[in-house]
Amino acid sequence: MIEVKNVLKRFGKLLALDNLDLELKRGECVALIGPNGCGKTTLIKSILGMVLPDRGTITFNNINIRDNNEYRRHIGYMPQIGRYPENMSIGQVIDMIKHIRGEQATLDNELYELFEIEKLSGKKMSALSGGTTQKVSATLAFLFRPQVLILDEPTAGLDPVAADILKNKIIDAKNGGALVLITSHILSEMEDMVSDVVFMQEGKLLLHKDVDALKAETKQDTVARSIIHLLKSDAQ
Ligand SMILES: Nc1ncnc2c1ncn2[C@@H]1O[C@H](COP(=O)(O)OP(=O)(O)OP(=O)(O)O)[C@@H](O)[C@H]1O
Repeated sequence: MIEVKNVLKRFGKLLALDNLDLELKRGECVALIGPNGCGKTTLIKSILGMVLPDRGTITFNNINIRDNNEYRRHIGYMPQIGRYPENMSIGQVIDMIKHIRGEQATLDNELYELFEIEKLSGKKMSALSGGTTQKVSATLAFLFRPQVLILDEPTAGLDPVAADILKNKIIDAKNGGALVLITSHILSEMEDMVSDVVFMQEGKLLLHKDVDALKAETKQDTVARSIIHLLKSDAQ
């Protein structure tokens, strides 16, 4: 569904993505993990067309994304920090985005309802807490029932109840056949959600494995312990 081939991206002298290859398929929930600054957000933004790689190709359903903007309609994106027009209310932002998309298809209002956004819809974006902004971002990411969800630290700043609602929503999307790409530094949190793990370091892809293979190979019973096991054995 998404194929990243030999992608290289420099920011000045810094090599943020170093000849990266990655294939992502429908129905997978992929944990994209790695230390701060290893290139996770740069990779996500390259897939979204927000960062232009210096070299390499990215295809979405076999079409090079450079030749086609249309693919973006199929992706729901939840950024690490959502930025919205400060003077608009939540309700105005949601209406504006619905208007821009102009879609007739039935919307997925589940998060809107579970996060009780209606009650807050008159609040200005500038007055929102970080957690409420995250709830708005999550609601928008799922609203148009996208085939692909790209979620950058989705539960950061959410209270435990909201984080649980979002986790269940992610599991439902995966079970419904969507491709979910998710970054988080809290490995334990991804345990029930992910089917595959992609580990990056210094712009390179070090590992791409499904969780059962990963656990079997490392003889560990959780994703978190498997990754820690790998990191420790790498350091020795
Ligand atoms: N627009 C930019 N201009 C210059 N350098 C950048 C830019 N965006 C990212 N970088 C650099 O590229 C490297 C990779 O950054 P990136 O945000 O992709 O890392 P990350 O893995 O998402 O980190 P984190 O876990 O902290 O979110 C970092 O060294 C970062 O400082």
